[in-house]
Amino acid sequence: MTIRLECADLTGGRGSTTAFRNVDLAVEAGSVLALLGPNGAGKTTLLLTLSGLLPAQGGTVSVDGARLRSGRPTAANAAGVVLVPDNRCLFTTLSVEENIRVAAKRNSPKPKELLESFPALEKRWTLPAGALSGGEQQMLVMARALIQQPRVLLIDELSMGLAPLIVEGLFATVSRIATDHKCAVVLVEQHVNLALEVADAAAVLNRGNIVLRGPAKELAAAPELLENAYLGIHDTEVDQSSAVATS
Ligand SMILES: Nc1ncnc2c1ncn2[C@@H]1O[C@H](COP(=O)(O)OP(=O)(O)OP(=O)(O)O)[C@@H](O)[C@H]1O
Repeated sequence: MTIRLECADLTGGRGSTTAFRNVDLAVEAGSVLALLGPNGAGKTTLLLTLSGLLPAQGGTVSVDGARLRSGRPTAANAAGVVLVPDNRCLFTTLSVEENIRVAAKRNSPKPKELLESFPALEKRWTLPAGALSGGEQQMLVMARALIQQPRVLLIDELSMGLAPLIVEGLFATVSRIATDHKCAVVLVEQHVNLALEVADAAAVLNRGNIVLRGPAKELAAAPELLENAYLGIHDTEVDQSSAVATS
């Protein structure tokens, strides 16, 4: 399996403020890395930096071995990096189809083809996005990402404000997308247990530092380690080799 997304010694923040430092991550094609951590840990800032929307303060980001230029979101997107932001950013007065269509690229599939992954959107196809339920809106957000044929999918708190049952369904779709499209997925999530169920590996960010990482199954079986990582009690590495998220 190939390492699809890699960052090395990555440091970033806003302006001269640093939000995360010296982050090394590697995510294989077809695998999901859960990026966990308390509020304000730097998770969103890290995703924005990986997607080029914020310039890095140091270190590198590579997709399939090719280094991305820091702070260039268009170039990152052309290299296959797609960000699913936590605030959905839908055009609420445009229809479901139109919201998907505006994100299409030259070689994208037809919008209707996405119904295979998101069948629940079929009944809503011509409705304005603003009329959808929260869960349906998140499906639409994922469909809009998928039409861009991502190689790297950066997902920020897909579950925000949704019932756990809905989140489970969405995460199952995320897992299928990773496998079927050979995507490297980074999933920022507050629902720790649900995220560990869908992920292959996980890393916990606390105050800008990766304080714990390992295979998702091993972390799910070690709640005390996770708790300590969230509380910032000590730095831990379940398994050094698992800095790589493998499917
Ligand atoms: N627009 C902004 N301008 C300046 N600083 C910001 C901005 N947004 C976030 N920060 C700061 O950057 C740091 C990291 O925040 P970030 O949003 O990346 O954390 P997070 O782990 O995603 O938290 P949450 O789970 O609450 O979204 C925090 O100290 C936060 O206050």
